[in-house]
Amino acid sequence: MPYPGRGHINPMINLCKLMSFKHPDIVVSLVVTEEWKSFLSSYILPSKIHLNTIPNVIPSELIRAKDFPGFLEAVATKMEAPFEQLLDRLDSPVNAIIADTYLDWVIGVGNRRNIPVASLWTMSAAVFSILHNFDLLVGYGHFPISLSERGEERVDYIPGIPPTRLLDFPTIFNGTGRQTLYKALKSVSMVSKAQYLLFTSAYELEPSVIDALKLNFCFPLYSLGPMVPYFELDPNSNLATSDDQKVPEYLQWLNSQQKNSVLYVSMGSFLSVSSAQMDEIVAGVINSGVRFLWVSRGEKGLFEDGCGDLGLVVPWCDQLRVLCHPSVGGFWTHCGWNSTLEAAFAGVPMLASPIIWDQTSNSKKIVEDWKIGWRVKQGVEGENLVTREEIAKLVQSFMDKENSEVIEMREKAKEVQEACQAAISERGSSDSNLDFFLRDISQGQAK
Ligand SMILES: O=c1ccn([C@@H]2O[C@H](COP(=O)(O)OP(=O)(O)O[C@H]3O[C@H](CO)[C@@H](O)[C@H](O)[C@H]3O)[C@@H](O)[C@H]2O)c(=O)[nH]1
Repeated sequence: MPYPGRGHINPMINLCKLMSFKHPDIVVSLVVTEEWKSFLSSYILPSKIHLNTIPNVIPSELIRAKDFPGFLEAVATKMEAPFEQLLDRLDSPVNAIIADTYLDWVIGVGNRRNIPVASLWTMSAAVFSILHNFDLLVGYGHFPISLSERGEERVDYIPGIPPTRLLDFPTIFNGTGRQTLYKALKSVSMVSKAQYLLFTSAYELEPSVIDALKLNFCFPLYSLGPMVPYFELDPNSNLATSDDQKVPEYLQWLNSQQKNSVLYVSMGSFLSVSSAQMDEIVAGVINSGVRFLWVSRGEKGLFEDGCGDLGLVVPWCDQLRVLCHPSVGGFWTHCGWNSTLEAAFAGVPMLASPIIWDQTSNSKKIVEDWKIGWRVKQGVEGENLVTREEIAKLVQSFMDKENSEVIEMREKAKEVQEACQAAISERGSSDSNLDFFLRDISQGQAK
């Protein structure tokens, strides 16, 4: 049962597919709303993954951004009854439920029915830990605070997390973000009543925070990532599930570009930056003279003057395939956790331009901890616009293959890529954790 949002459904589908590939006998029922079923119509799922639906009891995905608190309220209160009715209708008994951590009511359903629940956290383990240790922030006087006065102060007492500026904490700790904070804290605190905690991260990417968290729970924590669709990259692999033989135009375009020369730009699937800032970004990237592939969801008027001869603008692309293409040398990203994992897997350095929520913390991890990216903006989000001139200069240096800082960053990105490969390789940490998890749930082992 994924949370109804692209950044949550994608990793849940990847997990379902991996489970199915590992154990073809396991039947997986993936539960989405009718509306999400229609969005997923082009996905090809292995035959043992059944797409089950509940009615559209929540506001449409197409308008949810207009009233986000209302959307969250509906997700918290309207989905449980139809989910239970669906459980009653399923043909075979359920061994375990895997549910997004934000759908915390599923834990109550599982406990009432004596079905173990695995809570799937689709953000970084660090962000989980920050929420889990919220009381420490309050105790040390770091909540509530004014970011403009104290944003540069570093928090160094959250177990396993390197010293972090308050500016780099998830945005829900401040301003209007606080509307969401208490819901998130409740969901994270409910995890202690589940039977497993699953991460889409990999142990190698966040070892100290995962080790520290393990001491807080009396049940298994399994990191299974990077939970990105790497198993679909090789069209000849028996794990590939796409039957689309046609090479999309953007991949053909990438084929004709030089190695590491293209900047891939994508700002996520949901919330976007202000239109004034977007205008600066577009002009800055075009003026930089660097070749680019840009995913734009038709933001109004953005490319009405065209994008010059250097770039290609598409409404959607197969992101992991793009990031793994040898011509792509950089990724301008909003730092959604899936995009971050995909770039880490592909070994592509990032220009970090976080917008909201966990993206600020992910940006810190990319730039300071992994050292595989640069920040587009240093200060408080929303303060001043980054100008087109600043952006053009930044993009030029970031894509400059001769620049020694860039050379070093590319080497680091390769190391991170190797760590991801190690995690998913046979008997690697994530591969073994998935085996342990499947063994546990097939033996009905709850704790
Ligand atoms: O053209 C595109 C653009 C995006 N994607 C995919 O869409 C997903 C986007 O996920 P993510 O990068 O995590 O961004 P959001 O959709 O914005 O993710 C939401 O969910 C994430 C996981 O909880 C959070 O980290 C983010 O802050 C939150 O905005 C990724 O798998 C991308 O590969 C494509 O396949 N093609």
